Amino acid sequence: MVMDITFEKVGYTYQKGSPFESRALYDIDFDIKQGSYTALVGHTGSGKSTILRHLNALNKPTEGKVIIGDREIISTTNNKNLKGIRKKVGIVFQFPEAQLFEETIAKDIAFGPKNFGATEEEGIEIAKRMLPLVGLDETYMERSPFDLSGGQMRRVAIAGVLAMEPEVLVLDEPTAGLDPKGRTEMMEMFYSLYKEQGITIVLVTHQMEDVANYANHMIILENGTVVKEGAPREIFKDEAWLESKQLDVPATVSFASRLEERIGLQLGEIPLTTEELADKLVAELNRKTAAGLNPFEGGDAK
Ligand SMILES: Nc1ncnc2c1ncn2[C@@H]1O[C@H](COP(=O)(O)OP(=O)(O)OP(=O)(O)O)[C@@H](O)[C@H]1O
Repeated sequence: MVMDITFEKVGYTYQKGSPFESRALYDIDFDIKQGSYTALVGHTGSGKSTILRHLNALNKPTEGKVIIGDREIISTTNNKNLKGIRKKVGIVFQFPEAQLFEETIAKDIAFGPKNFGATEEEGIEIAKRMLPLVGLDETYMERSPFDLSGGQMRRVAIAGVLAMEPEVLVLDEPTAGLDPKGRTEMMEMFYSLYKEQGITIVLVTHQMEDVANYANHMIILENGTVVKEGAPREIFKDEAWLESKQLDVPATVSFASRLEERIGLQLGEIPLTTEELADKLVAELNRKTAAGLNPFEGGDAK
């Protein structure tokens, strides 16, 4: 079964029907394809967390429908029988390390599978398999999660979500509060889960650099609506639009366009990563030099 997630005209109102009702989502349409790496971006209050809770039916749309694999969720869908969805779509909420509670790391990781009927031995096997996926080894099994650094605790919590063997992994600002090295390591870890395990990733983030480096699909929200959806390379082309929405432009993109502006370098498709930028820059400088042109002068001047 294909595990795409589709939103069709989804609206959501908190505390609907009460005097405190507040509308969070309007008419949302989008598609998250199996095997994609989607970034969900928008300013605070734009509706990212509300959408995220629809991705595994923790919230049901008050209007429209959410299709998760072969299941359709509408406002009246019964809460029973949603367990299968929760298993297939794993959500790592913000600061997931706060949810650790068992006395050993192995027990914490095996908690979910045991709830779903795994035996003690199966739980141990699962924990052993999950640790390397999050960059830890077997020596952690019997240790207390509370003796670890914040970043390591977060890895254990993520291993607990992975232990359910989700097909889709939803990450709500997973690098918040980590130092720069920890952030990069964690982002690389998710990227290898996507590349090597084939897990679909949905990343909620404020970091455009992470979108440029890792995502291949992007959804931008504003005041509860989708204002743009598509490939990051296409969306980042329009710097003026991003600036008008007070969204950051990734450093590689703005550096490439400054080079084009100042010395007329033609870098073609916008570069998303520093490697891509370096490759394009070297190729263009070589081209101009080989043609006997001054690489530091505008256009194709000699
Ligand atoms: N439990 C709630 N009850 C009522 N309104 C809520 C509730 N949770 C969120 N909202 C409202 O819904 C809208 C969307 O909030 P949401 O948390 O989805 O935004 P967000 O993009 O995730 O923001 P952030 O980046 O700050 O996490 C906001 O106007 C918010 O005030």
